[in-house]
Amino acid sequence: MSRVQLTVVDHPLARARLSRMRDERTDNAAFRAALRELTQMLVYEATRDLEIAEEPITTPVTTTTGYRLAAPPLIVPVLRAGLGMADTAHGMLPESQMGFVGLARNEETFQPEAYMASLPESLVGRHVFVLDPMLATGGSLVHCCTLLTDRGATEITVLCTLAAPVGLERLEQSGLPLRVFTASVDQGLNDKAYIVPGLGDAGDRQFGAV
Ligand SMILES: O=P(O)(O)OC[C@H]1O[C@H](OP(=O)(O)OP(=O)(O)O)[C@H](O)[C@@H]1O
Ligand SMILES: O=c1cc[nH]c(=O)[nH]1
Ligand SMILES: [Mg+2]
Repeated sequence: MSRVQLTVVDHPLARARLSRMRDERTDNAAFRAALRELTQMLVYEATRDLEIAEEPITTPVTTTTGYRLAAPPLIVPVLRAGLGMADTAHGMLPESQMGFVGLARNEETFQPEAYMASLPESLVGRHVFVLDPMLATGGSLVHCCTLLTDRGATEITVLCTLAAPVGLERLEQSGLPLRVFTASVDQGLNDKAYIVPGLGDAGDRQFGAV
C-alpha cells in the first residue's frame, strides 16, 4: 500500500508560472518571482484539508462563526533552493514556525551532503511542510524527511515545482509517510541527474552559480 500521496497542481496559472521558470531566457529576478507565485498555488492546494478550529467573532453587523487553522504546520525549506519558497509560504501561514535544512547534492555521486539542520528537538504531533523546488533522484528529500521522522514526525507534506518519476519512486520505496504536491511530473533525468525537460539548477537560477 502506497505511503506517498501525489497531487499534481496543473492549474493553467501554475503551468504559466512553471513555463516562465523553465525558459532559459528568464533571469534570476523573474525566476524568483515566478517561483513565489507558483508557491502560493502549491500552498493553497496543500492546505485545503488542514484541520480548522471554530471561534466566535463579531462583525460590524452581528456575531458569527470564525475559523483558523487548528495547528499551523512547521515550515521547513531545504537550502538553498527552498529559500525562494519560504517567505511566500510563511506569509500564507503566518502562525507557523520555521525550521531549516541545508543540503547540497554532490554533482559527481548525486548524493546529498548535509551542512545544516535547525529543527525543533521533537516533531511528535507536528505536521511538517517541506519546501524544495526540485525532486530529482529523491536523495535530498529522503535525507530531509528522515531527519523529520527521526524527530517523531508522522505527517509530512512536500511542496516542489518539479518531480522526476524516479524521485517519486525513491520516496515511495523509502516508506516515509508523505504527501507530495508538485506542478509537474517531468519525463526523467539526464546523465547528470538533472530533470528533463526541467528548469536547470533551481538554486543557481535564483541566486547565481556557486
Ligand atoms: O533529488 P535530488 O537528486 O537529491 O536533487 C534535488 C536537490 O537538488 C537541488 O539542490 P542542490 O543540491 O542543487 O542545492 P542548492 O539548492 O544549494 O542548489 C534541489 O533544490 C534539491 O534539494
Ligand atoms: O534538475 C535538477 C536536479 C537537481 N537539482 C536541481 O536544481 N535541478
Ligand atoms: Mg543546486
